[in-house]
Amino acid sequence: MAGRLVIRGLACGRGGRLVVPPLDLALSAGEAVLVTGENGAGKSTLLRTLAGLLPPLAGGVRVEGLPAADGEPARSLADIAHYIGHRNALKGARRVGAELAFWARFLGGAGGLSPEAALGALGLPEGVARLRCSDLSAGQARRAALARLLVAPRPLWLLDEPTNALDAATQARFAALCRHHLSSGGMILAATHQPVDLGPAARTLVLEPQPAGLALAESGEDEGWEAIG
Ligand SMILES: Nc1ncnc2c1ncn2[C@@H]1O[C@H](COP(=O)(O)OP(=O)(O)OP(=O)(O)O)[C@@H](O)[C@H]1O
Repeated sequence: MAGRLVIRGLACGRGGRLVVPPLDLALSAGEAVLVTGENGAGKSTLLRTLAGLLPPLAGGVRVEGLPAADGEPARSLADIAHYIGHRNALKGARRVGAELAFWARFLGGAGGLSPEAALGALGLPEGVARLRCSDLSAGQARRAALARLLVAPRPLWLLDEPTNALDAATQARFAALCRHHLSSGGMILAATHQPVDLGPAARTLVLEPQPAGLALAESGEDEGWEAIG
């Protein structure tokens, strides 16, 4: 994988209020950014905006030199990103293996691991694939959600508190998977309160909470930037 993600003047809001003031950030193949900041600083808001779940207040993102799952040049983050939010997005009534197979089909692309292999990479024994998602422990469910990253290869991982509920050994295992993703040319933007060792290619972005009622100054320089989503 090669390519670049360029975020320019991206401002994010919640409930009509500015939460993340205009932000410039470039991420090249093999690089990671750890987004930190106190509770309420806007980490989830930034990731949800990048994932296309919230409309940006201003600015945008350009994807350069990356193919979408169908091999065509990617035009938006939706073509190249995985998003793992606070919630695991696992259908309770479905078996874990079937759920991961669904995500592999839904996200498309070739070259992903089988559900069993992906679960194994997160340290879950083979039998877990046959359990219903609703029967998993909190840490098992988080691992199953993270296994999505491996069944459908995508260059950009947007991760919101990915190691929540994981035991120490699994946190280290997941950090190693992240470093492998980066060394294969992937990119990671991860919000976290816990230290995650993503290696030397990781930078830190600290978000500061914004005062309530802050307005966004107009820049009028958004031409040529792709809409997010
Ligand atoms: N649905 C919502 N409607 C209105 N405001 C919201 C909503 N969700 C979050 N906010 C506000 O947006 C701001 C940023 O919240 P966000 O969840 O992005 O912070 P965070 O940095 O991820 O916090 P944490 O570390 O607690 O997960 C907070 O002030 C919060 O109150």
